[in-house]
Amino acid sequence: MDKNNERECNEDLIRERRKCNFNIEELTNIVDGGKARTARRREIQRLLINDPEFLDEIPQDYMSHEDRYSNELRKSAHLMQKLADQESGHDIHQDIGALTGILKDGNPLMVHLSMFIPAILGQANSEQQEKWLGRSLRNEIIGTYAQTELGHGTFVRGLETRATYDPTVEEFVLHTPTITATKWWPGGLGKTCNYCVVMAQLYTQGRCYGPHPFIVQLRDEETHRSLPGITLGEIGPRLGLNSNDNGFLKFENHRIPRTNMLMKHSQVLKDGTYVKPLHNKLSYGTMMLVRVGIVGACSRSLQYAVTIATRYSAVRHQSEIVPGQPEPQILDYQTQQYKVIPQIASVFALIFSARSLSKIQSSVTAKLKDGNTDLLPELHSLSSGLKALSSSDASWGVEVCRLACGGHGYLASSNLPRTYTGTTCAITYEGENTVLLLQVARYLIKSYRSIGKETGASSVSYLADQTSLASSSSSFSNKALVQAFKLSALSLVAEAEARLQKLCDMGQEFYHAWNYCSVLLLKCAEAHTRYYICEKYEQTVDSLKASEGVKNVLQSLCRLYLIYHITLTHGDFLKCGALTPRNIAVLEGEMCDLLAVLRPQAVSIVDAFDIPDELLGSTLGCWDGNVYQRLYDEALKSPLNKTDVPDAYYKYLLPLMKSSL
Ligand SMILES: CCCCCCCCCC/C=C\CCCCCCCCCC(=O)SCCNC(=O)CCNC(=O)[C@H](O)C(C)(C)COP(=O)(O)OP(=O)(O)OC[C@H]1O[C@@H](n2cnc3c(N)ncnc32)[C@H](O)[C@@H]1OP(=O)(O)O
Ligand SMILES: Cc1cc2nc3c(=O)[nH]c(=O)nc-3n(C[C@H](O)[C@H](O)[C@H](O)COP(=O)(O)OP(=O)(O)OC[C@H]3O[C@@H](n4cnc5c(N)ncnc54)[C@H](O)[C@@H]3O)c2cc1C
Repeated sequence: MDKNNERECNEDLIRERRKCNFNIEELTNIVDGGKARTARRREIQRLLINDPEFLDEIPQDYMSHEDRYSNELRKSAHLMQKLADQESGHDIHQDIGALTGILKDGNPLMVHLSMFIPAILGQANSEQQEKWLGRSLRNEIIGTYAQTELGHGTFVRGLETRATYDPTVEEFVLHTPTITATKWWPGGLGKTCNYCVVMAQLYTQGRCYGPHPFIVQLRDEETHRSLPGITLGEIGPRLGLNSNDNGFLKFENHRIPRTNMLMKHSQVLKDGTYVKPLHNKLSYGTMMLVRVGIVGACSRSLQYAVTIATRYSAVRHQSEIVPGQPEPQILDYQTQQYKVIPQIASVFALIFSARSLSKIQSSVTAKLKDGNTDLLPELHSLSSGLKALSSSDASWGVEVCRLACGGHGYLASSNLPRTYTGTTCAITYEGENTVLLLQVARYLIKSYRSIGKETGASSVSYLADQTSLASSSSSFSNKALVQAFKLSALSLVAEAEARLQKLCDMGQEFYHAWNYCSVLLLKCAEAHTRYYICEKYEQTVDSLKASEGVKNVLQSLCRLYLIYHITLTHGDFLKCGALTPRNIAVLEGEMCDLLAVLRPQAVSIVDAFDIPDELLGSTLGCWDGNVYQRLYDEALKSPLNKTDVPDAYYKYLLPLMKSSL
């Protein structure tokens, strides 16, 4: 679609775009992380969208379960081949964001890329990397990450799969002792992978040392048949991601060489001696890495949904604001603005915190190379909190966008249902959100109790700052609002700690007291993580070197985000005295003003996300706004429309209708 050709465009969208008061390209560069990254993303996307191999013969929703898998595998394999063929040597992990939308409903190689390769990088020693990394990067072997079992997903220490070392032949014996020990869920495990990283309880010299990673060949490299001692299959249809062939796996005393235990952090020597790691959670490193990646992935899902909802809201007319006047664009309703525009603001919040988290991750990884694990707990807490809030915010945001599109948002062709199912899974996988937030709370309480001791952990240093905020002011800068988030988090942590202590003083065991306070602890973790997001948002926008137009837009979005979240949890701000009821009322009024300020820019801001129509895949969200014709054309693709009278009529309806005669 030629974006300069207004003649092909819906008139409302033309008018919206004429209101733009900032440089769209500049904002696109900020979203991508710089001009060079924008250019690179566009180059990759051009390469993909001009390739007919990525087209589906029929819409995916009309395909059988098997065809859907096969079609996505075809496209995934083509994608890997294509990127490997590029002379510039694209790094698929760096460029993963550019690929969003090209593969639909998950893809069978997703966990190979996002977990199997990272597990080899993070858990294998240099000889092991020599053996498996190149092969997996070249896709000569395809793997997954098999940790979760039928009986245990969250509680990794409770895994039942055993890897028992046999020093006589220097092998591990992998065994699934019970039905609940069956590996269950790993993406690509069902039919695609021939290797996997298995997390199993390590037994050596008669002792259990807890879950450790092992690399295991599952299928013959020539025939792709599953190897003796291994039972494999797919677990059946899911809410979404149905081309991902999530699988099950059982071992029957299956033997692997000792050297298949991934030994970067801990080792089992030939005689069976266990050598422990620098930190006993280093074997959880793959999960932590992916949690960081999920924050960025969630921001991309939300960009897709909000682009669709915003453009549609500009094109759609309904009802009346002024009696007797023409039907307004639904984006003119304040309630519609309240649905859509905070989601735009949320996209930037997630982008900026994902970047900040990535930086922290890089510096922790660098320190780990020197044997320093001091900041691992902080990274675990931050990555857990941000994975949890980004996935729940994005899932809720996508659902709000779907609701904002009324009935048409319920149609598969809007691409909102699939965007939702492809986002909400992140609430559960890679650590269920409640569980991860309780890990954050554990870190907060521990940090609060160690105030005064130097830990070097900057994200919790505020817990030592007991100075309260003057709450009488009626005008709050963004910085002051961020301070209010800080006070709210701090006071929730203090309250939870006091409650825990009181219960313990009354004679309760700590773990019972913990469970008894866990709703409050969850709130602490959410407030702490929200404060982190708000602080990064404010700091990033404040320090941004940008033109006035772009800066103004981002400042308004940041302020909207701060106020929106204050109003959602205003009780916490009132309770701790960070804000008064009067302050909240003033902020609520200001939020409506901000919606009005941002409303004329909304279409241009989502245009800056720069998502090509071919990847957006939505009848409602296309650049040209030609919504109704697209909806009609898509409807005609329904197989039921192949005939005027379907066979089922003669089989079932006709007999029913005639039975009473
Ligand atoms: C070229 C390659 C480049 C590489 C780039 C890769 C980029 C990847 C990008 C990806 C992008 C997008 C991804 C989108 C697709 C993703 C697809 C993913 C599919 C889903 C896969 C899965 O779901 S895999 C399975 C995941 N499972 C889980 O997450 C299980 C959750 N449970 C746990 O993590 C743990 O059980 C627990 C943390 C909840 C508890 O653990 P445990 O019982 O062992 O803990 P304890 O109670 O004994 O102790 C708690 C103490 O341990 C500390 N702790 C816990 N975890 C860690 C950690 N990871 N690091 C550091 N410390 C940790 C915790 O703080 C406690 O400490 P103390 O309080 O001091 O005791
Ligand atoms: C789409 C998808 C893809 C997946 N891909 C993979 C994969 O590739 N590899 C892999 O190994 N796994 C994978 N998984 C599994 C996933 O990691 C687990 O489902 C996830 O970790 C949650 O574990 P669970 O299913 O055991 O939930 P449960 O832990 O049984 O959770 C059920 C409920 O119990 C609560 N709960 C559990 N423990 C606690 C606690 N300590 N405190 C308070 N509440 C608690 C939870 O909050 C939740 O409400 C995938 C899952 C999905 C949905």
